[in-house]
Amino acid sequence: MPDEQQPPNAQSTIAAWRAIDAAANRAAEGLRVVEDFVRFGLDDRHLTTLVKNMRHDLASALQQFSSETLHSARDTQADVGVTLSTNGEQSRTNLTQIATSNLKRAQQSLRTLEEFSKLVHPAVSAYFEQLRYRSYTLEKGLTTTQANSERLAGARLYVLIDGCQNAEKFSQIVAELIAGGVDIVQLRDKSLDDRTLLERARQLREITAATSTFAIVNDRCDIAALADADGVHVGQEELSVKEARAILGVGKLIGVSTHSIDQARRAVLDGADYIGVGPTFPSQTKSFDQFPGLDLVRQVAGEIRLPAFAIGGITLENIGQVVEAGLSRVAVSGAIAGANDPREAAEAMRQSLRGAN
Ligand SMILES: Cc1ncc(COP(=O)(O)OP(=O)(O)O)c(N)n1
Ligand SMILES: Cc1ncsc1CCOP(=O)(O)O
Ligand SMILES: [Mg+2]
Repeated sequence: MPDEQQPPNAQSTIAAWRAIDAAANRAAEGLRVVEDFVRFGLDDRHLTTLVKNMRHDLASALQQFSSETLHSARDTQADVGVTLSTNGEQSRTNLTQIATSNLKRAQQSLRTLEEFSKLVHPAVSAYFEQLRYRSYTLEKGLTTTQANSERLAGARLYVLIDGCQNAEKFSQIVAELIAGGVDIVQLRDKSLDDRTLLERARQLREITAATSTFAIVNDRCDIAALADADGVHVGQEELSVKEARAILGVGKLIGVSTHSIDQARRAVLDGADYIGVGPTFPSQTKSFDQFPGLDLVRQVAGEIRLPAFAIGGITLENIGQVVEAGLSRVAVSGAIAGANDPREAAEAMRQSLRGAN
């Protein structure tokens, strides 16, 4: 009979149960630390719910094992690993490091659970594998939320402009927006030919390069890449985050439009760097049949910490309602780009976002 068909001997079985017992504790502990990070560190209700559900599902899978068997196999005093620790385990310099190292610890433990349970309780192994994959998705949402909360911490006012009548006028408005305190400028022009669009994108890149204002291209990853823009903004029917990332590479910003809380949650787990949330109010720039409105702004503000920009018909008159609904970031076109004095309009809007959380 080949080796793999022989049942494990008693010694192997005890070793497997000991490994499972230790990994079960490590996985649960690791997930608890991650949950406390997303809850108290990020204050993110969506990610907190995901980790809590994972902990719950882990506990259910572990219930398939008899606790009597686990405890009888346990022999902490004789465990040669108890007193071994690396320098890395002892040093933690920030909250993110605590979260990521504990998530890794949970993932490794899930792998141990998956492998060793194949020996003593094969039916349950696949649950651990599923949990491990869920943890990878969670890791993506957690790390992009944390990184972009920092990277876009100061980004409040986002303005969408078209390519203007000519290059000179375009340069002029970009310069005025920067002077007015605009944090992100998006080139959104659906009618320019590709060569002119690329020219404008390059202009935007050049003018913003020495400033803290980000340059984003709407829809077109190819143009964004060629112009070396800071990123691209994609809608629900356009390239996915994964596809946009494949073109632009890591480090570039990928924004996603969201029109429901489910789309917003999905965008977080897909690894979007920020989301657009709307349409909030009727817009002169684009027409819509449906308005998730301030209800969606409230929902997103209540559970998501990835930078979120309310968009659609936002003006100096109604921006206070957006802030009151919980978002302190807005994306605006008409009320600023169409104003007689875009710089002044931007300054006024920037001012009304200043005190907001
Ligand atoms: C910041 C921001 N949010 C939302 C949108 C809208 O994108 P999309 O839904 O793809 O629609 P178009 O802009 O392509 O017409 C955006 N552009 N920017
Ligand atoms: C592109 C887009 N997507 C949702 S609203 C909108 C237009 C935003 O422009 P405005 O601020 O003029 O309503
Ligand atoms: Mg689009």
